[in-house]
Amino acid sequence: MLPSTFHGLIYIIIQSHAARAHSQDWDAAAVLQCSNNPAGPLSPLASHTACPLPVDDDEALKSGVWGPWSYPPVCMRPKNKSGPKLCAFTVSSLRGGGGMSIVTTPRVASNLAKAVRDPEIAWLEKQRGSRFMTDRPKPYEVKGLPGKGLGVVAVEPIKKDQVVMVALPLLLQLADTNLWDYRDVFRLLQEASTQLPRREKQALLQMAKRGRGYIVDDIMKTNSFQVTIDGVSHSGLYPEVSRINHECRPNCIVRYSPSTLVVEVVAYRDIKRGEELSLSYIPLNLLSEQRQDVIKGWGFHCACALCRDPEATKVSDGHRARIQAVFDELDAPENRTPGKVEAAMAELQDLAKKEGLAAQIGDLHTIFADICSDMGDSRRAREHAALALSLLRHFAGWDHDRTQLAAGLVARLEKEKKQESTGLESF
Ligand SMILES: C[S@@+](CC[C@H](N)C(=O)[O-])C[C@H]1O[C@@H](n2cnc3c(N)ncnc32)[C@H](O)[C@@H]1O
Repeated sequence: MLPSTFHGLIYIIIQSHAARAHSQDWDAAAVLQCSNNPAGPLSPLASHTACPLPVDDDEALKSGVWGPWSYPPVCMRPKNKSGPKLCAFTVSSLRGGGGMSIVTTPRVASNLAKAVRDPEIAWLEKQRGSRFMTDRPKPYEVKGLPGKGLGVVAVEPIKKDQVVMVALPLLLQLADTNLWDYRDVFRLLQEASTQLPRREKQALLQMAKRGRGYIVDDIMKTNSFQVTIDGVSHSGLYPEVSRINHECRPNCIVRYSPSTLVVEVVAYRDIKRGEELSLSYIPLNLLSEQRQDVIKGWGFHCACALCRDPEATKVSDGHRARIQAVFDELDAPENRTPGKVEAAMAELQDLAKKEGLAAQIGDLHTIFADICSDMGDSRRAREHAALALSLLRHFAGWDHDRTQLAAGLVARLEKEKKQESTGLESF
């Protein structure tokens, strides 16, 4: 989840009078290869992964083409007039479901076009071996909880690794909007919410807020979490996911698929009927003081089970500080020996287990694959990389950026192995 910086400014809503038009088709228009939608085994043709050229407000008026978006984009120039425009794009129905808006640059929007329109995510499901959507009734209910507003509670026992929720975004916003005047950003957020269908607009306005500043900005800062689109950081509002309250030791984690925008909430351990579902809004491995600092930015004081227990917090901080110390020790060249590196990995795995950081062990293996590769231990590097890939596919998501990084590492190490054996043969 994104740490928030609250502007404390009240924005007077200005309804823009952007021309409304019917959704346009971009098949006939010029296209480029989508950077975030590589061809999968079931859609191997380049034409299946083509995206429209980036379109801003002027371009849309000139060409009359702005598909797959339902309306021509509404755009604002950056403060110093150089650099890309920031625009509000809306689809009235995202892959046959509800509407979605995004405030981003025309380039990111064009790379999102395939994900917005493509009703066929079967290739990704085939690759990872499981469906996104399930027909099961929801194993939870959203209800009021003392001191927390609404929350999500299990209505039946939930098994570890069970997919609890599958969600699409309602509103996305480029995370770093410093290039643009904040009033223009608010205008675009307003446009993005106004253009949503009535039901989605109502759902948006019903989200939790802190009651300060411009309402849609407040809603985004209270409820959105960080996702990447085309490798660029965005805040994503997924209404039902955002009803889940924070715990520093959560019982659920979020899995994200950048090529489909699908978010899955997955049980991190067995959950009993009647238990509240929880997510960590912040990285799992922070120390208590760091956690309180980041959570403060969210506008509340964390009083979760871990933070309410000073003894448990002290033990936990000790483990987490030791994790940092092990990494610091690994920086020293004299500690880069196979024995010391493997001992460090074993200690980190033990600490991670004690601290409930299983979701981050994949990243540990990515780091250790790099370390072993640097040390020339290619066999151990390949083993760590393969473990990283399989853990990240499960915990981060099949096509998540962190998983892609591990997949790139596996491919590079395999290539090096082939080159080594070819070299040996020719020798
Ligand atoms: C993303 S929303 C979670 C859902 C929210 N409770 C609702 O009613 O929609 C985040 C807000 O929920 C509340 N919240 C979440 N976790 C909390 C916690 N551990 N302790 C107290 N309040 C919490 C805070 O008000 C926070 O700003």
